[in-house]
Amino acid sequence: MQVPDQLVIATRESPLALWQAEHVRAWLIARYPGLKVELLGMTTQGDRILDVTLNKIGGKGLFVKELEQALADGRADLAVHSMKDVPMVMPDGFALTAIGEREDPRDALVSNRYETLEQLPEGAVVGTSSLRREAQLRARFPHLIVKPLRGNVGTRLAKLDAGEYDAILLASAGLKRLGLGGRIRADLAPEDSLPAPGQGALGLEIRADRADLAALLEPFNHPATAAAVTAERALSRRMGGSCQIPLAAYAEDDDGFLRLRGCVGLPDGSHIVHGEANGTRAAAEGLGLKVAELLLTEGAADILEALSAP
Ligand SMILES: NCc1[nH]cc(CCC(=O)O)c1CC(=O)O
Repeated sequence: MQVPDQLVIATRESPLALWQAEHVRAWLIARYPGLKVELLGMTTQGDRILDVTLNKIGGKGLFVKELEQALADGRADLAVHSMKDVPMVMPDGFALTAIGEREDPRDALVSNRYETLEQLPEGAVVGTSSLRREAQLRARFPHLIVKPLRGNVGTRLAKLDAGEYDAILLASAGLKRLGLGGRIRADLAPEDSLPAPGQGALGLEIRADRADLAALLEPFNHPATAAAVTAERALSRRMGGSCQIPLAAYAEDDDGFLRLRGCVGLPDGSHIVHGEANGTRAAAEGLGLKVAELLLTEGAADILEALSAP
């Protein structure tokens, strides 16, 4: 294998994105001594537009398009993404070449007053702009009030600390990577808040014609995580795969065997459908489609129709 002298990683400039890019840089340097790795920081449309909830402005693609442009131009060799933010269908000419070992996939409760979801009293204000978190929270705890919350992790914590919310929901992985794990009051069980497809996993994207890089990055791939994320993303893709749908998908790998759980709901929590199935790692894609079909026949089709009505 031909190891180049230098690689450039395209990354967003939020503290979490920079941590993730640095993490991959450190991995590359340890794996290929002598290799130089530079970061190319970029501001994406998703970072610029902060006053509207994501699902209203076009969703996940907003965070990756500029990075893909840098790959297309040859300004960068690879992009590092939170798999949660990567669209379910990759644009032509690009490939997800490796998916790294998953950090904690759960959602977390962060609060300065309450230790658990159960402790939150009637009328307590919970911050999240994720339709997935909102639907599940309102289905389980209809007495709580959900208020939108956007911005990077630090901004969200600052809004909590300013007293705008009684509690907020965030991904554990992001908090832990930033050294903010101490802010977590409770890790939410999958039964309370099933995670998003790909949550907690990092993906490396390259141009599809860079076979040289694919070989170099292959050892970053973590087969158990890659299979789980493949199943989760197949489920999501079958459902139309955008963050305008309150959808969760979470696969656990037990020694090569996957258990995939999924759910789809209405944002107000009035209707929510759960489904699950097991399968082998090798059949991860089919497992995702199978659970999607289960959900659709159990009521998700009606939910999708209600969501797409004008
Ligand atoms: N939507 C933003 C985003 N994308 C990935 C993470 C967390 C890290 C991860 O899931 O890998 C977060 C923050 C959050 O949801 O709290």
